[in-house]
Amino acid sequence: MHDLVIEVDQVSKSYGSVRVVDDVSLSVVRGEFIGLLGPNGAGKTTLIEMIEGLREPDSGTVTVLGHRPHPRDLDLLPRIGVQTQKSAFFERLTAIEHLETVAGLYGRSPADARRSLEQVGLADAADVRVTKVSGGQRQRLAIAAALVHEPDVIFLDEPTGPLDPQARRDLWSMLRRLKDEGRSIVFTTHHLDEAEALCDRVAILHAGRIAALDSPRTLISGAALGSQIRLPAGRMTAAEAGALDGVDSVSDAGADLVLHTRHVARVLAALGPDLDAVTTKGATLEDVYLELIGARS
Ligand SMILES: Nc1ncnc2c1ncn2[C@@H]1O[C@H](COP(=O)(O)OP(=O)(O)OP(=O)(O)O)[C@@H](O)[C@H]1O
Repeated sequence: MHDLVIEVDQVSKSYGSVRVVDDVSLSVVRGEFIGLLGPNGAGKTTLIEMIEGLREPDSGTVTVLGHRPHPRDLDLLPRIGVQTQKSAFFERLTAIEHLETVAGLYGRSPADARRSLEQVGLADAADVRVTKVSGGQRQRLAIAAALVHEPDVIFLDEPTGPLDPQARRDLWSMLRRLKDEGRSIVFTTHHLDEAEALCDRVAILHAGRIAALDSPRTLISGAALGSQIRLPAGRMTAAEAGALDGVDSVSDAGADLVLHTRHVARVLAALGPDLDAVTTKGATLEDVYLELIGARS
């Protein structure tokens, strides 16, 4: 029996006459990592903020760890960690003092503050004033503040937006460790590679509704988008490539010809033994996303 941690049941929210979250239902079990994806304005932040208890749904119910998150539930707060897109800081403090203050609010010790600072790779910036840290460090500090009290459920709204590639990968490793500890994570992202690498399931939102909800692998295989085989443009003409066994279509990518196919092995066999500089690429979550959102726009 799975441990249900979050249950969103037929939740809707409008701003004025515009319904930005429209009849969304979603559940999250213990230890699950869920990604909320969707174009700008799809309703991801509004949805995650309703689950966090920062906004009240117009209709429908949200339950987190058996509690209603809105209005504020003091028993629930120590069990959830929240990083919002615009985080608040104690501006006059250093990074470690900021975290020690947040830790204190949760009845936690300075050792917890130090642990979460190290967890996000910010130990070197411990004594830097919050106003002086870089954009990426500020983001990591916001994430550290969400983790300082070791919450069971972690909400992160575009956590990797301002991070450089190495910091992004470091955060991925940290999030995987948190998941391995049995914590549940709900996050929003525009990085489809990140959602594919991290998430057990993703919800793709479009105009406030869930357009797809499943594991990245299931979404990719279900979409049957096929694969791409690239070969140097001088190797053959587009017409010749299009006539190969198994090729569905051909596109010109400048230095390469791109062969689209659902039968990679057949096309490779038809290309013969010389596969120098030939590369293949299966469909990704980004391909599924673009297909889905493109079809609905
Ligand atoms: N407080 C508010 N008052 C009025 N409209 C709002 C408010 N907050 C958000 N909106 C609007 O609601 C819609 C959904 O916004 P939301 O921030 O939830 O989307 P999102 O998917 O998180 O977008 P993004 O990827 O750009 O962060 C947008 O059209 C936005 O302009």
